[in-house]
Amino acid sequence: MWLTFGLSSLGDWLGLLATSLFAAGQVTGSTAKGLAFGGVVVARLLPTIVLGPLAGAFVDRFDRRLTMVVCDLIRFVLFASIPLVAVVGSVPVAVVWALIATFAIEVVGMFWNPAKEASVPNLVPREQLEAANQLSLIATYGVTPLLAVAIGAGLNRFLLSLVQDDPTRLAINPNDVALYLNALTFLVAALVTATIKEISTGEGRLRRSGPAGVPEPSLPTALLDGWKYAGRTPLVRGLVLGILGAFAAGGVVVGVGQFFAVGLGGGDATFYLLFGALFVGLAGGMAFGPSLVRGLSRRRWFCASIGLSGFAVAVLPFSLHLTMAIPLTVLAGTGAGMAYLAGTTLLGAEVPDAMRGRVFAFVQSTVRVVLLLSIAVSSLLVGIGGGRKIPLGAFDLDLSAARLLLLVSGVLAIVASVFSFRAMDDKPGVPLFRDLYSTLRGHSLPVPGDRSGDGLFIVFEGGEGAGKSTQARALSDWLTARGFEVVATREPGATPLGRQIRSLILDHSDDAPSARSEALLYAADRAHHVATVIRPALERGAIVVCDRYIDSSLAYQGAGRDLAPEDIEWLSRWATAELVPDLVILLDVDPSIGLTRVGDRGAVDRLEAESREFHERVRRAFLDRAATDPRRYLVLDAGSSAAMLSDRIKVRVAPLLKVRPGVPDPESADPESAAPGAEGSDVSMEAR
Ligand SMILES: Nc1ncnc2c1ncn2[C@@H]1O[C@H](COP(=O)(O)OP(=O)(O)OP(=O)(O)O)[C@@H](O)[C@H]1O
Ligand SMILES: Cc1cn([C@H]2C[C@H](O)[C@@H](COP(=O)(O)O)O2)c(=O)[nH]c1=O
Repeated sequence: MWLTFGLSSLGDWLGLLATSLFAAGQVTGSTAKGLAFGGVVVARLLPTIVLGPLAGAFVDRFDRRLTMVVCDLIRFVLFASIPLVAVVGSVPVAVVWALIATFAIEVVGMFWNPAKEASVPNLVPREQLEAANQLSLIATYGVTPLLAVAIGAGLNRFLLSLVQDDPTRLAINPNDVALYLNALTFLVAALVTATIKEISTGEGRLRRSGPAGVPEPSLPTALLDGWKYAGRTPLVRGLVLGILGAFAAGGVVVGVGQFFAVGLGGGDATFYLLFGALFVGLAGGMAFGPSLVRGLSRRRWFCASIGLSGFAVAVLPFSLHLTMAIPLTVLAGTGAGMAYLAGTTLLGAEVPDAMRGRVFAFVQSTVRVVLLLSIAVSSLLVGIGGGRKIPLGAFDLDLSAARLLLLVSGVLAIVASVFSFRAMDDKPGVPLFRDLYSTLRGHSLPVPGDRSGDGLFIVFEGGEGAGKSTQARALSDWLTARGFEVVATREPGATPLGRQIRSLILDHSDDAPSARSEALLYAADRAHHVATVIRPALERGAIVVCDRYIDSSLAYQGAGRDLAPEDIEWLSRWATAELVPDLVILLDVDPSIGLTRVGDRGAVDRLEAESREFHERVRRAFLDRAATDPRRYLVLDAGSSAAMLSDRIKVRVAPLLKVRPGVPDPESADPESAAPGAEGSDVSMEAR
């Protein structure tokens, strides 16, 4: 599948190079060659502006697989027709046809691209979307352009070698061969795409067979809906703004690159070096960015990447020498590559399928327009602006319009990143730079609960029969004995409403809830529990000790039931209005031990009766979750004795307790509670 998409991308790049060279090759004189070459490039960009948005609305309404297959077939015919027309027609006809065909190819690409982008999220599980986008973007912007150049040059060399390097003896022009080869890539892509049935799925197609009597919106209405959606959704607004800012800055770098290279004392070779550095950074950002930032919120990563790119572009004009300009250019490319990957993944994951085609088309077309404009305007301004040199000892500082433009565009990209951040940040209250620093060291900072009052929220988590109730009771008794107000509670079923929900979920019944309704029922119980029991208690300053919370949903519904963990996390965050525990005590137990303990207790409920594999997945998910934030988790081996576990827990909880008037200091009051040698530890795995 990725090979097919890559093949179409290769066709795209090879096609642009081959057609531009073909058009330039048909005429003589540098002005005519330049016009023919430039004409092809303009012909490739023009349809985007006119047709891009319409194509998105089309893609959301029609079968995406069919759209992609038809597009590839049309491109096959068009590319093959370019050299064929040259064989039968005159030179002007061949050039005009090359322009018309190129225009038509771009129009077709306008439909293929959003169809592909909108299909990817339906083809891979959500958690693999980023990796899939990574592969696709590296193929599109890293491998295939280079491959296109290599194939073009290699073909030329190969054909010339057949005629002892005498071009006049060539029976066929190498560019013609490249075009035929290119046409073939589209034919193969069409045939393979036709076999990938999953591309057709998605709400866009399902909607057509949706509720009877609901009329389908017309194309203009669908288009308008797409724009309205982009305008009123903060995430999409932030993404579009950020992407445009980054591309505008990138356009300026390209537009002023040649003048900047001259300012650095170089020439064309310096320009190519800078250009190459930008692409090295781009590919590096896409390839290594995700493993660098790991757990960082993807929204924050996106904004920070644009900020990084803007910063590098803003500092670039202060380069005195190429050795300084190259690393900065790589950095600018790295930021842009990471931003593009994060932006594409966010759009794929968070924009509903029915809207995705339009949103992708909207982003792609505005990006192209902004890129084109920024290249054109900056190269014009830099030509008009000129510059002068200021002697600085060993170096001359070139104070030119090129440097000024770089500075301005870098600053603009930083401003765009700030606006994007404001529009889409999903961790309000958590300082960005601290979060970044913490993430680079291994774990991102948790979102603090919106808490008034100074209570303490402690949660026990773990598999069946791990001993959560036993330990929660022991801790509550210990705290109560020390004069604290303790609210001992549990999920599901701590409230009258919750008890009804608990029986709906856990009782054996012929009408057992489906995975999604089960997740919603747990979330409903939690929302009510937090609103009516936990939050009021915390506001009073009480200590809440809760048997199970959000992590149970992530482990049982996310890993056990195989629902997307991001969905469960979002649902839980929404249900609790972001209330995060101060401490999570995870009692880790082998499911066979826990389930035996539970079985000894009597009849098992619906979830306890799930398979051994289910409970193994649950256990792993709990441990994975704890590993992301070791400071907030205490992981204990629940195979140890209850008394030993209890001691460990007291040692961990004691430093969190606030000394109140009339309440004995918990750290000094109960010497028998503290296990020797374990005080104050931030340990992530104890009692093993
Ligand atoms: N550390 C321990 N070692 C051995 N048995 C234990 C230990 N802790 C608890 N038990 C026993 O295991 C059984 C289950 O304990 P408990 O109800 O506390 O577990 P739980 O994790 O709350 O179970 P559930 O998943 O059903 O909520 C009880 O019979 C309890 O006495
Ligand atoms: C909160 C929560 C719980 N579960 C599961 C886990 C257990 O099998 C039961 C609760 O039983 P317990 O004896 O009270 O521990 O429900 C879940 O699947 N998802 C959740 O969010």
